[in-house]
Amino acid sequence: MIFVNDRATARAIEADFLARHTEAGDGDPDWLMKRAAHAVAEAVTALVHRGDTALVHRSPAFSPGCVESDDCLTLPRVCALVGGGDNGGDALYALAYLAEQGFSCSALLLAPKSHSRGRSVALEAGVQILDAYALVQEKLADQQDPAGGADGEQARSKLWALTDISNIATALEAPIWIDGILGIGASGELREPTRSFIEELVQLQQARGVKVVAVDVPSGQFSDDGEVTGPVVSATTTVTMGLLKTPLVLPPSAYYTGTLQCVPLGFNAQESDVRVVTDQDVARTVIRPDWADHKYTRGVAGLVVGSETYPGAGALSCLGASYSGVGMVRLDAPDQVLDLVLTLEPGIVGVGGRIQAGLVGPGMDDDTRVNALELAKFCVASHLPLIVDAGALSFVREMATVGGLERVLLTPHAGEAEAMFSQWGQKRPRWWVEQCPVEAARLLAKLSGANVLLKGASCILSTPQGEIVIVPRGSGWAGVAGSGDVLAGLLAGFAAQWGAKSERGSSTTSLVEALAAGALVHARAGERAASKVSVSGGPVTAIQIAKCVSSVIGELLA
Ligand SMILES: NC(=O)C1=CN([C@@H]2O[C@H](COP(=O)(O)OP(=O)(O)OC[C@H]3O[C@@H](n4cnc5c(N)ncnc54)[C@H](O)[C@@H]3O)[C@@H](O)[C@H]2O)[C@@H](O)CC1
Repeated sequence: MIFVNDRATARAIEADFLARHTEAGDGDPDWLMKRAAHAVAEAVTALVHRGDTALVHRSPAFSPGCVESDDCLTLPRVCALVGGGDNGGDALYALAYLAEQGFSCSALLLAPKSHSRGRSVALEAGVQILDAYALVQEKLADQQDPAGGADGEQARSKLWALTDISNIATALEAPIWIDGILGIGASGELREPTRSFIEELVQLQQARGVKVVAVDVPSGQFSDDGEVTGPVVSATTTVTMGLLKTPLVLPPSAYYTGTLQCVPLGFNAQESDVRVVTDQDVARTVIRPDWADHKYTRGVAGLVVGSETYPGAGALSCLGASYSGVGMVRLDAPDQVLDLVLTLEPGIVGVGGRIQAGLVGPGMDDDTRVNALELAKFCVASHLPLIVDAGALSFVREMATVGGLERVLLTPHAGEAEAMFSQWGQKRPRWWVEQCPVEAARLLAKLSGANVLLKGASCILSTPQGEIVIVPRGSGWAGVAGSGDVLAGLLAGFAAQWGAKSERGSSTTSLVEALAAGALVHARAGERAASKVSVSGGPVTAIQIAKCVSSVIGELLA
């Protein structure tokens, strides 16, 4: 697990680190900034090397011995958007490095002041510096003064248009931008003219498909809880400094991050209640069988899934559980479901017996509800881990009558979360859950007393105490019918392995960490299934995702 800090904490950690390492830069106050800037410049060159559209220019810098010819074009132009803080300083130094490599670079200064040493170094390296803020102010002064008051303010914001000024418009034609407008020093609502600048730049970027390397965090208006409340620049790559910040990993602001790279700068995040699950957590959870292991020591998952109405959901959950690494999957389901399951995976057992974790909900109908509730109550009363999905989310309060739900995981998507809130008399519409998923997951976990995995592009796991684990986003192609059934089965498999390890005292993870690891495997399996279709991904079905689970786990254990 990796700890993640809010922006103010991250800023304090950086400042403290710098204060304690004053000698490190041999008197250069910008030594750390220069390291950060190097990483940003490398991210830009990586975009070029990747051969992204419109960037496939070659130059002597990349083809040693190559001379100027028709085959050997110039490197793409890079434009940095430079704010008034150190984030803008990073961008200016990064441009200087790129200019030294042969890139033609422009810096648009978007605030009344900018990092003076970074600016001088960039200028010396041949970067074109455009004081966009001053140019826009000059343009404004030339215009007739608009009326005062709120209307006047609105009229002024239109006049702040950057692209009205021809040399700024030309600089913005660059196919790659570096976003250094705002870093972790930004707070509160965006002030003008920064807000207008960002709004215009976002529109331009989307219309032209500009690739953006964001410095530390994409610029815009979002909260530390991931809520997006204003315009935000959408990065292709975000190069973050030293440690992960919450808006980079918490959805929906995390969706503006693009590929996230964290540059080690010598300091780490401090312990916090937000963490990100990693590949190592998968390796710590899955039982790697040795000579003494057999099917019972590797965990047994008990499933009440599928019905005559929904046989497929049951089958997909069984496959998810079977491929998770457990020793055995027991299934209680109508004959029609059992027959289907056995044709897909004959190893599944249709007889009851000892289990280490349970799953109820996928494919449940009115006829299977009684058995599902019985298994759920058995798990709760016996303190066994239990996954509660789909239809079974409706009887959470009933389950709670037999015991505490601290070993229960509820797995709603936003629509199911809305329905669940009403069980506690709370009106929380789906749009709110989607807009504030972290708050929604925390609240639902607190109300229910169970752990909650709120499903979305990135899944958010909250404990009743409000601790959050983020499961990084997988492939969008994995959002298909049945994918959630596979996930539920996989989670039951991971819970059973955690249960088996705990019984023999060898578990090194908490149940929550084990469950988050299961969700990570599902995200990875979705990516793998999509990448088998084509290198850039393609349509997949739930069974294809399930079939990738084994190989994903195998590789993470290697
Ligand atoms: N402190 C350090 O040692 C290091 C800092 N680094 C960089 O420095 C950044 C932090 O620098 P700063 O603390 O200068 O902060 P920022 O660069 O994030 O921004 C501060 C600027 O934004 C403006 N601003 C703040 N809130 C605003 C709002 N709501 N609307 C409009 N403008 C607003 C301020 O007036 C100020 O000009 C990091 O994100 C990172 O990029 C890196 O160079 C690594 C080393």
